[in-house]
Amino acid sequence: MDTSHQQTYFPDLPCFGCGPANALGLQLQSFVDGDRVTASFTPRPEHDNGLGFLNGGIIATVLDCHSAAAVTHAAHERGWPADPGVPLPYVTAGLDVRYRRPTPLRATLTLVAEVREASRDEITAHVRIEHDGKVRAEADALWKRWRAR
Ligand SMILES: CCCCCCCCCC(=O)SCCNC(=O)CCNC(=O)[C@H](O)C(C)(C)COP(=O)(O)OP(=O)(O)OC[C@H]1O[C@@H](n2cnc3c(N)ncnc32)[C@H](O)[C@@H]1OP(=O)(O)O
Repeated sequence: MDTSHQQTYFPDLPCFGCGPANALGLQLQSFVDGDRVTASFTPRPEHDNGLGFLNGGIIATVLDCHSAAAVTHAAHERGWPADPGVPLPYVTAGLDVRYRRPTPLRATLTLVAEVREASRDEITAHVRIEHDGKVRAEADALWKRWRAR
């Protein structure tokens, strides 16, 4: 299998959702696939929402972090690297999550993200979780440039 976007570009990142360097994190791994970025995510039993489905906060986390892969890939393609001295070029400024259907806890889920608009200062992306051919949750994500202060 190819190396994930996170392992390739952010191997030392401690982000809870997608950092390869966070042993207790979700360690989401995303892969560029043409104009889309895809990932598989298998929840852990402790990610339960109390009803036997996936917890909404975990859903938001994986949507956020998977959109990050699409955004940082787009930035990389366009030659917009992180500013000197900061680990990431962009940060989430908004995440409008819609929980469309219960998201299974005991299944491997598919994530798909696509960049919608990109400028050096702001990038927007759409990201969704699918299972059994149905969208379970989706979000519009707004990412803004992260500047060293
Ligand atoms: C593929 C793997 C890639 C890895 C992806 C990692 C995924 C991480 C996903 C996340 O979880 S991100 C976490 C959620 N997002 C945030 O915490 C962002 C919080 N919001 C902000 O920092 C700012 O609103 C933002 C940088 C998005 C936009 O700021 P602006 O530059 O447009 O506005 P402004 O300059 O007015 O700054 C707003 C406030 O943020 C503060 N701020 C901005 N940049 C900062 C900075 N670099 N350090 C400290 N504070 C900062 C700034 O001082 C100010 O605070 P005060 O009003 O109290 O002065």
